[in-house]
Amino acid sequence: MNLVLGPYGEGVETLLHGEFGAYPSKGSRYALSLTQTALHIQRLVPKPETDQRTVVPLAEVVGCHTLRNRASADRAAYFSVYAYPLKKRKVAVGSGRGRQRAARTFQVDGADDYEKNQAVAEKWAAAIKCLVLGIPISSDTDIAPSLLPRPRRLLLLLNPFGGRGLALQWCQTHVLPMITEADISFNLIQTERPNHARELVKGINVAEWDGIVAVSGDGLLYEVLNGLMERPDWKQAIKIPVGILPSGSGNALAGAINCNAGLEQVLGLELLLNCALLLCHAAVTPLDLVAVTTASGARCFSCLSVAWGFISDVDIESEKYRHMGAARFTLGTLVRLASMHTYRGRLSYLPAADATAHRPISRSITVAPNGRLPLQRLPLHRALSDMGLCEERHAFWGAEPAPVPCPSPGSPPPSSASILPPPSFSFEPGPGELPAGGAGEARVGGPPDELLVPLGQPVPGSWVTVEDDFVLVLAIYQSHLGADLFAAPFARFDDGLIHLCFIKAGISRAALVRLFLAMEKGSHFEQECPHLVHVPVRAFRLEPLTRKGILTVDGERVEYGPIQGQVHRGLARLITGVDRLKIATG
Ligand SMILES: Nc1ncnc2c1ncn2[C@@H]1O[C@H](COP(=O)(O)OP(=O)(O)OP(=O)(O)O)[C@@H](O)[C@H]1O
Repeated sequence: MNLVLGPYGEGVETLLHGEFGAYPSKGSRYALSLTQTALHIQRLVPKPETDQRTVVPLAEVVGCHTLRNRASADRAAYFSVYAYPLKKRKVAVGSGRGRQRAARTFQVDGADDYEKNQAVAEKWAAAIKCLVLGIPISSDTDIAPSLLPRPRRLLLLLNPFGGRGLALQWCQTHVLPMITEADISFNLIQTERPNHARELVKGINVAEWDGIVAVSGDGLLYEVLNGLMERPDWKQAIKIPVGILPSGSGNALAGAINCNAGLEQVLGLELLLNCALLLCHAAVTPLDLVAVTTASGARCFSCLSVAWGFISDVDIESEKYRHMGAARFTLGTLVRLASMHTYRGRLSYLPAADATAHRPISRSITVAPNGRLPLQRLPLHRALSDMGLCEERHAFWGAEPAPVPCPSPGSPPPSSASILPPPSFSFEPGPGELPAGGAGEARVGGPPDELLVPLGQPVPGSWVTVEDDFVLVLAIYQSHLGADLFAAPFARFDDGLIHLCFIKAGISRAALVRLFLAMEKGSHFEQECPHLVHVPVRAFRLEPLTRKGILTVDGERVEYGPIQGQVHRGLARLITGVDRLKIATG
């Protein structure tokens, strides 16, 4: 058994070991060892003065392609490993971290003929891809490309107006090249109007796709989930893995996915790159959905939260600061604090008997500014799996003029990638409430809510009812309320719980500010604030007794009035990218 030194000096079993040249070569040679979690690269020639070893964690790798030099005299085969490590922190303030592409190309030249070298390159590429995708292999496995599933096909739905309107630009420059290196085929469709995503997913053949990914804020994913639940075949349809590539202003679910992977809390492009990396790793986790019913009887499925009071007020009122991105919530919070309201209401809930009680406690809609796209459409109507190879061509051309690699026979087939044309669209946000059900519509199917009785009837006797004046009520089921609002640190994707949090009237402005500041780190419960209450529940009902107010479901405004919900454990499936691989936090 071959061993390499692990992070603590311990021996770690190697799955593959080999000595290869590099491209561009410059006469260098390397010893490569592949373990379950990392690629260890040791330079052999020229011999370094000190032991020079590079460890590439597989958690940062998205894919590996084999290449062939067109020059017939070259009997070597090549494989390229594509990684996205975190950049080192720069000294300059605000310089950011983020991930940076780092591709290494190795030259397999141990045999006299190309076929033998190519077989070795294929074996390495297959092993690396298996590990990235979580396909179990060991040193006893006969590693071959046949172990790999066919390339994934993802439907990417992009809201060009989400957040600061950068989704398309970021997707073209960062996401598409990365997922192409991960052998993902995709169709990218830009949404043209609210509810477009919902209509699209109602009409697709789910068997043709391995996942639906919203390149947007949380609002578009909400539409995807509800569109799936509105299908007659919702039971099968809702099992299609869904994912998010955050380009909105709240990005709560992306914040939760990032946190679940053990990554540092980040915003903007850094969060997008983390989520794109996790998407390439494919692992899927069950996701709880909460069936929410409003006064008119409309029913929808929510994956984030129901909010009333301070949080929904800030969310909806800060729409006018949308151009600021995530900072809109900070400004909205300050404005709301200046005129803090309390709301009288009756809150009833079914406590989750078996859930560990936690200490007491406590997202958005897209506006197209003028209907114009921030970007012109780029010429991307081609097979995008060419992209990685083009970059390699650069590497070859740039350094040495002669060889031009082309995909070797075992490289993935070209992606059936396309981008549908951007719409010409103008959207004027209406100030009023959404129609009955707002974020949801009565057509939605799904499992029965066996814990709920109709809104017109009293709640069952086993429920607890609190009537009080509230600053806010928040029924949250994910850890994050926004990418940097770690509101419910104890929440898990599939814990089967609604974390009911509320803040009662009487809290001072200063205490409320302290709570929100602490929420960035998720330490607000540690403040032991007596006005803050948290109860894990299976179902809840909120009956506002104050005549006017704002209610949101997953950050989208719904009709104001009595509202109730119950959790359906693990009903959907979320691409979280974390299975057995642990993402390095750098
Ligand atoms: N082309 C479009 N023009 C206008 N609105 C759209 C378009 N496509 C989708 N929408 C609507 O915009 C809403 C919000 O979009 P999204 O969630 O992507 O962005 P966001 O609100 O900035 O982000 P977050 O929800 O994370 O705060 C969606 O619910 C959808 O109904």
